[in-house]
Amino acid sequence: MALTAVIRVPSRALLRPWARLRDAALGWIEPAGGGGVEVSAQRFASQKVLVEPDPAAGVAVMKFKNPPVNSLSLELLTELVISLEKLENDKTVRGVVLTSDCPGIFSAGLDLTEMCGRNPAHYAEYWKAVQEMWLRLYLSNLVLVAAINGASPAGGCLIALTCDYRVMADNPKYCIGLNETLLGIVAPFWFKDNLVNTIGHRASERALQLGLLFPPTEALQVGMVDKVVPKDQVQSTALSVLAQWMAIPDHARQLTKNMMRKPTADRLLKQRDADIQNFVSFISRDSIQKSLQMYLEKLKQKKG
Ligand SMILES: CCCCC/C=C/CCC/C=C/CC(=O)SCCNC(=O)CCNC(=O)[C@H](O)C(C)(C)COP(=O)(O)OP(=O)(O)OC[C@H]1O[C@@H](n2cnc3c(N)ncnc32)[C@H](O)[C@@H]1OP(=O)(O)O
Repeated sequence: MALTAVIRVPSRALLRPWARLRDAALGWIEPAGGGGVEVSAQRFASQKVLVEPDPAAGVAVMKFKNPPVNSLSLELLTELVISLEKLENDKTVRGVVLTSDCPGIFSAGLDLTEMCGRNPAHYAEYWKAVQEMWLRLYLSNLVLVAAINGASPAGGCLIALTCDYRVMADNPKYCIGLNETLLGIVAPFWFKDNLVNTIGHRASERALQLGLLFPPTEALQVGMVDKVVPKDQVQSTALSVLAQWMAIPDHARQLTKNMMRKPTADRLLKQRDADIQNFVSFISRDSIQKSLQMYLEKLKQKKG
């Protein structure tokens, strides 16, 4: 990956403690005596989220890299939020393409191993990170375009739904949807709200109850994605769409986006703690743990 942009990062001594943790997560190193440090964009490439900035175009490509299936582990979620925050603060970037570095998979959704056989404190921490990811993406001031270059179930679909536009590869093996009911779990209300805002109430009701996973042409028909193109054109198409959206003055577009999305985000913001408590008590139930274990087993057996 050839990256040349230079990013100015303030001295760690001036940053709050969480920022030091962030630096460590992103692998930024400050030289001894440091009074601020220039890091190349290559350093910006953290382990699970790769960011390729193109300052001349005012865009960046963010690639999820958590093989084999880009499951949304706590680590990936943390890196995603940090990387997004950094891009939001970078005046040279106005739009981002979200895509995957794992062949054939956009994201397998929430990491089932984070929701199985752990303790309530872990479930609470994990759910807070999932909420944070959604809120940051959904309310982002940047233009976000999803380049869906593989399967995108559940949480993977949610990430795509937070974007302003979705381009999907035309491979019929790639499916997208909120399939939670197939796992014996329930899509949280804010997943549902995001879907309803995208495809409407009736289509959402059907898709959510049946846990439908749509192949690309059906996803296009129902409005879950906006464009279907051959796989090798997904990223270039997403970049072209980004350029079209970026032709609109930022302030007007951002205020409009906020006007459309804030009420939905506010529903979660008003009850974040209660939502975490709901999740923890739901996911801790024996019956739910059994369903998830069985689902994981089925995934593993599929291979053998
Ligand atoms: C009433 C009030 C309710 C309140 C709130 C309650 C809420 C609960 C809601 C929680 C919301 C959850 C949303 C989610 O995102 S749940 C996750 C759903 N994801 C899926 O169903 C996808 C499962 N995976 C697949 O279908 C396939 O893996 C695939 C993505 C299509 C890729 O297929 P393939 O390439 O054939 O790869 P494998 O299937 O062989 O998988 C390789 C490897 O990865 C493991 N794995 C797959 N998915 C996950 C995952 N999501 N998390 C963790 N691990 C995963 C799989 O087990 C294999 O592992 P091994 O190599 O060890 O066998």
